[in-house]
Formats: sequence, C-alpha cells, structure tokens
Amino acid sequence: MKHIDSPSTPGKIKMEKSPSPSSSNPASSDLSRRSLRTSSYSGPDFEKRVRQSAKPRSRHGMSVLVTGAAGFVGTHVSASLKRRGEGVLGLDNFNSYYDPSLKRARQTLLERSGVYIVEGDINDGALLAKLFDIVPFTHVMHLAAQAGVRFAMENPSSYVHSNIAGLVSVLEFCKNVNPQPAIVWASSSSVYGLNTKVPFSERDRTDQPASLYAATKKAGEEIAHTYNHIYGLSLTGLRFFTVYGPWGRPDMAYFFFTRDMLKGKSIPIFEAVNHGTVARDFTFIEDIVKGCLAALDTAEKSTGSGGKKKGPAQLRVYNLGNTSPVPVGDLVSILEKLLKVKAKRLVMKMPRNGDVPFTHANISLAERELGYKPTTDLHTGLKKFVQWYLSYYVDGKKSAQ
Ligand SMILES: NC(=O)c1ccc[n+]([C@@H]2O[C@H](COP(=O)([O-])OP(=O)(O)OC[C@H]3O[C@@H](n4cnc5c(N)ncnc54)[C@H](O)[C@@H]3O)[C@@H](O)[C@H]2O)c1
Ligand SMILES: O=C(O)[C@H]1O[C@H](OP(=O)(O)OP(=O)(O)OC[C@H]2O[C@@H](n3ccc(=O)[nH]c3=O)[C@H](O)[C@@H]2O)[C@H](O)[C@@H](O)[C@@H]1O
Repeated sequence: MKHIDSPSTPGKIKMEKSPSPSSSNPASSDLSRRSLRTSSYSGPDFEKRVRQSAKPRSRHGMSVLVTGAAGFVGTHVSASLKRRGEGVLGLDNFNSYYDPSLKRARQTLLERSGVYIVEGDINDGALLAKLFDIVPFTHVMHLAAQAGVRFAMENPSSYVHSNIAGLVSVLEFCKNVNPQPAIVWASSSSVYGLNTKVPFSERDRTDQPASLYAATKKAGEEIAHTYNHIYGLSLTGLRFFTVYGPWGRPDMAYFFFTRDMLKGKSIPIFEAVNHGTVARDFTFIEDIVKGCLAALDTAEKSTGSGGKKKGPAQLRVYNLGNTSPVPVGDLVSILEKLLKVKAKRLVMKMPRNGDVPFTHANISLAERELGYKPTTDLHTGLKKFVQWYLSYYVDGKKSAQ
C-alpha cells in the first residue's frame, strides 16, 4: 500500500504548528481564529456554501456534519441523507491512503446533489470552530478514520492521528458547542479480534484486538463512554462488518481482486491454520446506509454536563453486518462468474498481518432497536459492484491503482 500524506497535514489552514488540544476548544482558539481570517475557509462565498449545504428541508430537520464524506461509506450516507431532504455538510482531508482521484470523483457526485465537502482535517480545531460557528449541527455522522487492518503495520501513526486524536478532537468540539449534537460514529467488527464465540454479539469480549486498527476502534468505544459519562454527549457506535459495493475502497480484497483478475494477475487467498477457511460477513453498502440513517433517526439529544439533572445521555453500540459469512474463496468464485474471468488463485497461509480468520454478526439488537434488516446477498451486491466497476474504470477509461 502507498505512502500516506503526512498525517498532520492541516487542510488549507496554514498554522504554525499542528493543532494542539487547546486549539480544538472553541473557547480557547484565538490563535486558530486569527489564522482563519487569512485562510480560504473565510469569506461570504465559503459561508454561503456551507450554510446552503447544511440547510435541512425535511420534516426531520437534521443538519448533519458528515466527516469522511469523500470516503466510501461517507459518500453513500451523505447522498442518502440529502435525498431525504436533510442538511448535509461534508468534511474530508482527501488523504492519499488510496487513489485520491476516486475521492474527488465521489466529491463531484455529491456536489451535483447539493452536498458541499470542506477539505480539511478533523484535528483542525480552528476549522471545526468555523463550521460550528456557521451551522448549529443537530447531528455528527463521524466516519473519517484511517481504515484498513493491514496498513496499520506500515503506518501506525496515521491510525493514532485519525482514529484516536481525531475522534477526541471531534468530541471536544461537540461537548463545547450549544446545542450539543448527537453523534453517530463508525466503530468496526474488528473490535471482536480473536474472539472465537460466534456469531459476535455486542455483549462479547472485545479485549483481544488483532491489529492496531482494531485497537484504535476499541479505544474509540472507550473514549465515547467517557464523553458520554462526563459531558452528556449522545453517542452511537456502529460496528460495520466488511462493507462492499459501488464506489468502494480499492484497498479492500473484493476491489483489488476484481482489478487484478481483469489484469490477469494472480490473487493471494489467505487460509487459516490447518487449511482452515477464512470467511467474512460481507455487508452491502445499501444495507449499511439504512443502518446509519436508522441510528441517526433514533439518536436522542445530548443532555450536556448537567446530565444528572436531565438524566443520562444515550450511549449505544450496534453490530451492522449481514449475518451470513462467506468464505473468501466463494467470493472469488462469484467474481469469476460476474467478470467471466478465471482467477489465478494463490492460496497461502494467512500472514500475521492484523487479519482475523472469521467474522459473523449477531444483529438482533440492531434489528430490535433500529429496525435494521439487511436484504442483499453477496452475489446480488457484487453484481452491482462489478457493474459500477466496469462502467467507472473500463468504460470510463480510468486507471485502477
Ligand atoms: N468499509 C468497511 O468495510 C468498514 C468496516 C468497518 C468500519 N469501517 C469504518 O467506517 C468508516 C468509513 O470507512 P470507509 O470504508 O468509507 O473508509 P474510507 O477510507 O473510504 O473513508 C474514510 C474517509 O475519511 C477521510 N479521513 C481520514 N482521516 C481523516 C482526517 N484526519 N480528517 C479528515 N478526513 C479524514 C479519508 O480521506 C476518507 O475519505 C471508517 O471509520 C472505517 O474505519 C469501515
Ligand atoms: O469489518 C471490518 O471491521 C473491517 O472490514 C474490512 O477489513 P477486512 O474484513 O479484513 O476486509 P478486506 O481487507 O477486504 O479482506 C477481506 C477478506 O479477504 C482476505 N484477504 C485479504 C487480502 C488478500 O490479499 N487476501 C485475502 O484473502 C482477508 O483475510 C479477509 O478475510 C475493512 O478493510 C476494515 O477497514 C474494516 O474495519
């Protein structure tokens, strides 16, 4: 995987040093505010675009800040919220973990539907202050993160920067603004780590992460607990299970298998110890989007630090999976049929690279409380992915990196 842009790249605001914890506090961000006057984030045009994009037109009246909006899940969630008439503003740093031109193409798609994505980093306190000054967001859909389990061995600090420092930066803001927004954020199925009890339930242990990525998501869940407990923030963590679909992520197996199969290259298929099958509870993006919207719709208001008087704020965690694990070899067989290409399979022992052998979601809690019900099997979902892939890369003559 590629080198990633410096994790401290602070968007377009030129600051003398990386944003410090104090600069992410709206009450103590004089330095940051000064730097904003000369930045491209100020001016009537910028404010107008932000306001227009975040203005709700639905009966729900939501104004949602979507972090990671140029990402795979962020694009789909933003588009879906906008279609429903919610106000949506995106925030993304467009880093180069994978081909940024794909993020730009998603941005173009969203702009056509009226969603503006501000280019900047979630650690940039001055920028968050500016956005919250312009819009009293009712909700934050926090999806920005350093994703991918294996890349954590190459660039561990990018995970700390986005998944820990970045989460704290967002929560610091949310705790300080009035009114406080409700926050729905992406955790991960990877928190189950080496857990062997299946299917994975929210009550199962999550103290054996197999990768630094998983450890940062688990840390995020603990951090969420703290901000809920002290500051009365309403927080919902969603444990997504291996999400796939159109406009997906090129670092994920289903995506680069497709690319490499079409190029006639061999694809490494991992097997567990003693030739055990490696399987995933692959979940289609449209099902995940429904789960995200249901989590936003059922999110209660934050209660603030006077939480004791008003009662405790909501703190929730849900599995969003498909409840139907499929061996990776079967995923390849489906791709072979859809692409009409015979894969050159290179079966190999799974390296100790952060991967886990098996995932399987118990979704009864999400079913009960969110009305979440995935409806897309892997064949149907991959068919939609392949149709998109061929039209984007082959017909669109884009180079797949
Ligand atoms: N796709 C999956 O299978 C899956 C599974 C479990 C959890 N998740 C989580 O869901 C969320 C969305 O995942 P995705 O698949 O869309 O990944 P993605 O990489 O496509 O999207 C994440 C976006 O966040 C942006 N970003 C990263 N760090 C940032 C920062 N510091 N400031 C601003 N923007 C930043 C990236 O540029 C990217 O566009 C992530 O939190 C991820 O960890 C994804
Ligand atoms: O569900 C999750 O929480 C995680 O889902 C995915 O992680 P993963 O399931 O490992 O997805 P892929 O990297 O696409 O791998 C899918 C399967 O293919 C296998 N694989 C991967 C790469 C490879 O070269 N060969 C191979 O057989 C993996 O072992 C795994 O079983 C995402 O990449 C993570 O960001 C996310 O947090």
